[in-house]
Amino acid sequence: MSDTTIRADAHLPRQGTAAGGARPVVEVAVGILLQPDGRFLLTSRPPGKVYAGYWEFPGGKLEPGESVAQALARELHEELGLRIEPASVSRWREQLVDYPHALVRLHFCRVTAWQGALQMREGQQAAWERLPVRVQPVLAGTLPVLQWLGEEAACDKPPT
Ligand SMILES: Nc1nc2c([nH]c(=O)n2[C@@H]2O[C@H](COP(=O)(O)OP(=O)(O)OP(=O)(O)O)[C@@H](O)[C@H]2O)c(=O)[nH]1
Repeated sequence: MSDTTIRADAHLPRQGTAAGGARPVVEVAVGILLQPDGRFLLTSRPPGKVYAGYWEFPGGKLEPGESVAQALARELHEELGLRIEPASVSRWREQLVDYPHALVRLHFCRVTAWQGALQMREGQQAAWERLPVRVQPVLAGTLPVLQWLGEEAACDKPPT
């Protein structure tokens, strides 16, 4: 777990903070679908959703009783028509993000195998990207992943 909470759009008021109560944390499963050549899948947030048009890794909120892997498998199927096996999912990192609309804990998972052809079932767009990404704007809670992937790629390079 990263020990820093990202505060997105810090100038905007926070929803759900009335009466001084603790803000509930929304658990979110996020998939980093990696091709053998290093490309990864980004999708745009569908019209009508908060931060519509921003690019993110595919995924969504956990439903009651679901594990991260189960939620990810359900979301990838619902949103993109892809099937993944639990064995091809590995939990990677977590990040807490304080958005005006919600406080979310992102559970990032690496996914190396899937079945099916991409279907844009929610009117979103998809792009197989490598660093630096061409698509813009990228969601605040997605940016750290790009940094982590960049750090990994730098570590994998042989010394010059
Ligand atoms: N899937 C995904 N969500 C992310 C990423 N980064 C990030 O901050 N999030 C946040 O995690 C939450 C994902 O929830 P979601 O997409 O299922 O739900 P939503 O808020 O759009 O609402 P809804 O599905 O209830 O209509 C959103 O608040 C979104 O801003 C990311 O890379 N992928």
